[in-house]
Amino acid sequence: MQICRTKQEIRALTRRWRAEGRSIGFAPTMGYLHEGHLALVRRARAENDAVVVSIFVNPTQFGPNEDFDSYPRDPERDLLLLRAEGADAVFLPDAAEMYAPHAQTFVEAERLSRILIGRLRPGHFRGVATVVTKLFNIVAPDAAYFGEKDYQQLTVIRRMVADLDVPVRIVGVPTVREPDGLAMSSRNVRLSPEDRAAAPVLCRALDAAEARAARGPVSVEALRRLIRETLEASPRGRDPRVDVRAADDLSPLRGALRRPAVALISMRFGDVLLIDQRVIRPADQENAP
Ligand SMILES: Nc1ncnc2c1ncn2[C@@H]1O[C@H](COP(=O)(O)OP(=O)(O)OP(=O)(O)O)[C@@H](O)[C@H]1O
Ligand SMILES: CC(C)(CO)[C@@H](O)C(=O)[O-]
Ligand code: BAL
Repeated sequence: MQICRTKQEIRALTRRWRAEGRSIGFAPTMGYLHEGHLALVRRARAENDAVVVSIFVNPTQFGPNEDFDSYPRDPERDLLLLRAEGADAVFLPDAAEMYAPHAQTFVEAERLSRILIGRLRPGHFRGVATVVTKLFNIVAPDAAYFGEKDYQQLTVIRRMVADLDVPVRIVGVPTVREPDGLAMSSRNVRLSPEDRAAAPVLCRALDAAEARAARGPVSVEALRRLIRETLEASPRGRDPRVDVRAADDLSPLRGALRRPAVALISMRFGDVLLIDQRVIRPADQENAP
């Protein structure tokens, strides 16, 4: 496994692979890897001749009062895990390598980046779209793998790639969960034992909404209410946010659930913001092909 710390090194490597006719799968991450990240790497491994993973805690997607400094990091362990998964190269730049000192060009999916998590974290999706564009330009992969857990991020990246004709196939990978249902996240290690015990309420609220929709006709408002009530019953989480939107483009939905929707939720436990998501189909589409 090659470890590249400069753009020049990783560019030279992927250029050589392309010249040899090898397809390249790419999984961008912020490190502190868990089974969710490894699911991206395995999918990339299964679908491509060569696999590149990046590890970069991107400062520009964190707000001034967010957890950039306390974001968990363990690059040595990450490299061991990636070697075991058969990754071919890891791109591990530092911030000075990634960003020119006076950068003033940004990528932003305007409407999508201002709703939901974008309202809680102003500037976040501009930081994500910009760094992902840079990473795509540096690595030039055929396909890139992103977790459905960060559903709004995945939607922003699909939009950006379509709008700017970026020649990369975007693949969404289902959320990997702990045995009690909590979506795996690097930030879970920062939960207190009490908050960790309470956090699966996010998944339970989504299970309840999915089960309700499977039983028969239901309105989007009723689903939203059911999720909110489940979250509000939690003794520990704060500031629950719930939305149910069109699964393909996150446009608002009202009235009867007639098309696939996605429930997007977030809640704070201590100073940790947890998110989760579930695609919910109307009952008559449950068994559709
Ligand atoms: N549980 C998961 N299942 C599948 N993919 C995941 C999971 N968690 C993260 N990913 C994906 O891994 C990629 C890198 O995410 P990142 O490094 O931010 O990890 P994270 O665990 O989501 O961290 P955070 O605590 O910031 O949410 C993203 O595409 C993300 O959606
Ligand atoms: C896509 C990403 C690596 C960009 O920094 C990050 O937002 C993440 O880890 O999901
Ligand atoms: N997993 C999304 C990256 C972030 O929370 O900043």
